[in-house]
Amino acid sequence: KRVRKEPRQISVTSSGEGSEGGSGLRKNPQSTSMLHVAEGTISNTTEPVVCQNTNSFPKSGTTDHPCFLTTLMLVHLHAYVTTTTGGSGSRENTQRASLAIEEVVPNQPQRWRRGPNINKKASHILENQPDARITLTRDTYTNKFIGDSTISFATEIGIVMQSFCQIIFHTWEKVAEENKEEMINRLRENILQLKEEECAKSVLAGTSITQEMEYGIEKKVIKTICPKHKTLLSGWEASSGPVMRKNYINLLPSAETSQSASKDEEDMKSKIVALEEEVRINEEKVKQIGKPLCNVNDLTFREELYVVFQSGGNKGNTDDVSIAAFTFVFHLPHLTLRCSLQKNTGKMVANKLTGKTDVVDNLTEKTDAVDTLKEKAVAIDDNLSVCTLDYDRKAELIAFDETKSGVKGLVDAGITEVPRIFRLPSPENPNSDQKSPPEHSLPVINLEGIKEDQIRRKEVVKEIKEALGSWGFFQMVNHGVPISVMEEMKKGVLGFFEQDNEVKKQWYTRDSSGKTRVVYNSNFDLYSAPVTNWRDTFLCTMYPNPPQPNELPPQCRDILLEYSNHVMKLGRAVLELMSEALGLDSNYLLDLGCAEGLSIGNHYYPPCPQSELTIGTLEHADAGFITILQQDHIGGLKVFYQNEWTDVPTIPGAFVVNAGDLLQLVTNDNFVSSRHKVMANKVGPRISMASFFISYLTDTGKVLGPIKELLSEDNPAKYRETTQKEFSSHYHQKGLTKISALTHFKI
Ligand SMILES: O=C(O)CCC(=O)C(=O)O
Ligand SMILES: [Fe+2]
Repeated sequence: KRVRKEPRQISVTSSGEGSEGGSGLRKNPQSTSMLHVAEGTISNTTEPVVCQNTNSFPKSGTTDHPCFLTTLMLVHLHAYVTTTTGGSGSRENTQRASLAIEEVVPNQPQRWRRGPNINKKASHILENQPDARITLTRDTYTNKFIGDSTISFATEIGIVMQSFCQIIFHTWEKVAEENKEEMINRLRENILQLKEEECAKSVLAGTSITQEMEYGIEKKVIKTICPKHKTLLSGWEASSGPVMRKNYINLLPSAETSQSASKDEEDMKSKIVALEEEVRINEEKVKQIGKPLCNVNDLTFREELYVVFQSGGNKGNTDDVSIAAFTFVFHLPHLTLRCSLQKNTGKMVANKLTGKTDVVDNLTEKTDAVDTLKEKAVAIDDNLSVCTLDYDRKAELIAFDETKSGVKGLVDAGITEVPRIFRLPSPENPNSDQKSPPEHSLPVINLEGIKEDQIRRKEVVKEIKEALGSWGFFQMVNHGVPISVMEEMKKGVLGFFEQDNEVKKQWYTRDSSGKTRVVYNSNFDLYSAPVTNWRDTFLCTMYPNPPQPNELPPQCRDILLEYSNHVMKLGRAVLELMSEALGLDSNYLLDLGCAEGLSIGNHYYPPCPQSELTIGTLEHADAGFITILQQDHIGGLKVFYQNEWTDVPTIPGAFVVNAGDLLQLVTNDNFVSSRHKVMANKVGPRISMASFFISYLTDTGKVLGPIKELLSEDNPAKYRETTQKEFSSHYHQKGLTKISALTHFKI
């Protein structure tokens, strides 16, 4: 079972030939490439992971060489995010990411991976194949090493690394002195080693080496690292940008001092001065932009939004001096999603500086795209949680289904442990999100007097408008349905579930095509859901074609018919109030067909011996127009509001009302269908009756789309047209997940 592990603390240990202790670095005996400087064994004592940088490192390259720094970072298990000036930024470079993963499969050609799956793939490979290597390589298309910037390169690596170890992001200034020194020494040693090897070759070839030749070789070696530069110092400049440049005092200038001062060097020095000035100016600009660009030290890597900013970029192109990028990183239980929004912001930054455009706003406008991607990723992730299990989930689901006795059957049989099909994937246990009591409480609306008293009616309409526009939920009291009817209904539902199991089994079915009026089973989405809910349900379709009494279970036959009449009446009244809340004719939503269909889902949540391990109902939004829910006194229903799970308190005699996806669609988001879930509970059973206003079997023949009267030029339609039937079949196929069925209909 591949469940995301908590980041491991990894220590770097020295190993292998040539190891000199302490450094954790190992020289590759087969190759003389300096790049093996970064090779090291990373282990947490039990699960060794080899990170090896092979000679696919640049032999020639561009001036962008954060790879050196990054390589060393890997060794030290730090990723450095820096704000840089200069360096990459050219258009071609921004096209491709530069990180690839080499998958080493014995007796097979090497396979290379790049692209969005990289993080998932990386963690998978690293977790499952101790010999796997992460290889940093040039992109074959652009032949460039760098993706879009030094920052994203470092971030990219950081993210991959983060899948299996803890990463500390900080800036060069905060690197421990001893590490700095080691990194610098290591670079120098490697350059010198390569130089010696080159010299040795010449000697072997019978050439005697003059000092001048030696300098030449040294320069050449450095050039293999940084083709445009000739000294160790300039090598560092090229490889690590101004952050290193600022620290050049730390560099031991052995290569440099071994050269005679040349014009080149003078030029270089003046360039450095000019660049430093540029850095200073850019830093000023960054300050002026005013937004905290992000404090890298505060990043925690869980659902973290990075705002990185690269000033500088294409030198000589004054319009194109900056790149702003938002990188969203979402760590889901099985995969990591990274979405970047990037922009060449040369002009925008300039405008921002003169107060005309807000770079940040400009980019955040696009975050919808990220939301959509995230939803997709969550869906994939949910599936992964099923397909990466180490047990035969399908077989266990079938076995459970074949008992036809539901969750109640398990509890009746005396189980003391929750079977694994019901277990939530760790660590995302929704039961563990017990927070401090939320400051919000769900509105309770009193419907008394709304027919007679117009002032009261207006007040109620306003309350409904507010509640559905924000919570998507409210409770209502004095709604006119007699308490006795509600109590009878509860008894009838309990009567159904608690009847003789052999008789009840006869109602058990997975055929929801309308063949039977009552669909009783456990988890309508049993075979597609990532986690089985701790509940059983029987769903009765009451409208548009009311059932014959003999189609209904005897325990609740009469009361179901009576109850559904009351609920239909109440639903119609509520839909009238909602129409008014939208500024429309009272009949508007009724005319649209919102009350044509009604199905009642009667749920039974048995007491659960390990309630913290499972869930009563996974988070979801309802499909229909509205849901009118009656719950008993046990509680456990929660609604997601303002980023918090808030309890829906039990109020005797009250109904909970919530907007479903179809209402959100026709109101073009004026009313929202909020996600909700039900916790499993040690006590119980809990009974609830959810009356869904939707016609999911019979097509009403009405095309539904955002209501024209609610649209304007500034507020265009957000959803495409559909029908109740199309929508519900999409919903049904998707099953209960946190992904909204609405995504599919978004324009
Ligand atoms: O049982 C509950 O309280 C809620 C059930 C629910 O959300 C549903 O059936 O859609
Ligand atoms: Fe629901």
